[in-house]
Amino acid sequence: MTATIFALATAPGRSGVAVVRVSGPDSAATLAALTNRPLPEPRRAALVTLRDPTSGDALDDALVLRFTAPASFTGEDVVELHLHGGRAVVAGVIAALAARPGLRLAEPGEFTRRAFENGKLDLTEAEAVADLIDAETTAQRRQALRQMDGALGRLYDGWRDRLTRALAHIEADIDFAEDDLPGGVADAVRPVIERLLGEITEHLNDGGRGERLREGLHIAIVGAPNAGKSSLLNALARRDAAIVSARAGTTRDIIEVQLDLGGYPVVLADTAGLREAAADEVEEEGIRRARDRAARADVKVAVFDATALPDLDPATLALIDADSVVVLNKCDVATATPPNVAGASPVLVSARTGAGLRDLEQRLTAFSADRLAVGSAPSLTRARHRAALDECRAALDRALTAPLPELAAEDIRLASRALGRITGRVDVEDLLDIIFRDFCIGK
Ligand SMILES: Nc1nc2c(ncn2[C@@H]2O[C@H](COP(=O)(O)OP(=O)(O)OP(=O)(O)O)[C@@H](O)[C@H]2O)c(=O)[nH]1
Ligand SMILES: [K+]
Ligand SMILES: [Mg+2]
Repeated sequence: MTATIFALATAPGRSGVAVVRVSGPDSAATLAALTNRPLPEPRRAALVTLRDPTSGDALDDALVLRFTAPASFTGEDVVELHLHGGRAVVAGVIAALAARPGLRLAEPGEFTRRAFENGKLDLTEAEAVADLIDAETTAQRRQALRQMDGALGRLYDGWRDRLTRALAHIEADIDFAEDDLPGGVADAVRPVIERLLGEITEHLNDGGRGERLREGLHIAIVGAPNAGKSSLLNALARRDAAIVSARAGTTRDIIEVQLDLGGYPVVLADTAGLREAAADEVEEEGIRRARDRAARADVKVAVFDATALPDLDPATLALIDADSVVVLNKCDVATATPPNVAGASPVLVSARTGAGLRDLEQRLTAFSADRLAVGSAPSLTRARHRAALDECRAALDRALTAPLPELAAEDIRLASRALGRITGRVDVEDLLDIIFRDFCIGK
């Protein structure tokens, strides 16, 4: 029999309200035992005294709610205990629940996993629950809500339906053809597969925006020692994240801060100043990491010291490309400024006074919007989706050139399975542990 599970659904620690969720066949009986009175009506909040069923000790005056299967988040009988969020209250209720036979603490993501297993959510929707909980910016929240609403799952299910119909067509041909079958995929099915291939390819060629929106755009600050990179990071983060000093070669490790630029999540990295003659092997390693981060960043902020003009650090100049924003720092003390650097018009800033920071933030926000904004069509959000779509596309490519209709049919079946794995319609047992492991307990 299915175990009844329970967990604190809200963040641990002191809080105004803490919610403990119970799901499974013993939920209602457990509520009755804790309240020692008739069950409240489903979906109607009731204020009750909760007592430890064994000792009779009062645990809390709590607001309780119950849901009956299948009309609940998990699809099972569910009870929610809205407690006063004191540590002793929560600990007392958890202990009372743990003492009941048949009840156990939920594993990470187990509530959502049960919702999936009971058909309340497809896998993309379950993943979106995790994304919504992790969402830190407006754009992330929007994407997660849309996926949770089923937009991505519907797209893949729609594609799968088309493949099922194409398959039926081919199978009918195989069954009913007199003696000489035309070779390969039937003429009527070919355009269907070609159109679908086009749509999948377009969906995949989105520059990874859905995945990046989950993870954040990576921006690296690069430049010569003492150009003011760390000062700039601190100014953009509005806190003292990195050490600033007049000594060249201060920063060695990569220092990361998270920013919200116009609703887009950004991971901004400060790096060691680039120079030939590093003071020691530690700085040398720092410079290696700086170059590595610059190469992997989505966007580079190339910082030059405006007081050193007309000299422009050649190592920094060499890193500037189309994905770079050129910054001239220390404009509070600099006198001359060039109209452009490496073909780009620089943003003049002073990390010290804050002058020009708004301009720089606007440039970076524009980059973020360009790389992360998702259009009206839903975007894939995980490498898992991409891998399955690649597999689907390869199978459809094979189907188009298959020498026999039977082989084309088999490839279409494989393509359809690949799509079905994304939403969890087919053989995903092995995937579930991996997907739900990323959840926290209580979700
Ligand atoms: N006047 C002026 N000084 C600045 C400005 N930004 C940084 N500085 C000074 O420049 C020096 C170097 O600043 P950092 O932020 O440590 O420079 P960095 O590029 O991180 O240096 P490394 O980590 O050594 O590569 C410090 O003395 C800062 O106070 C600015 O906008 N105006
Ligand atoms: K420095
Ligand atoms: Mg620094």
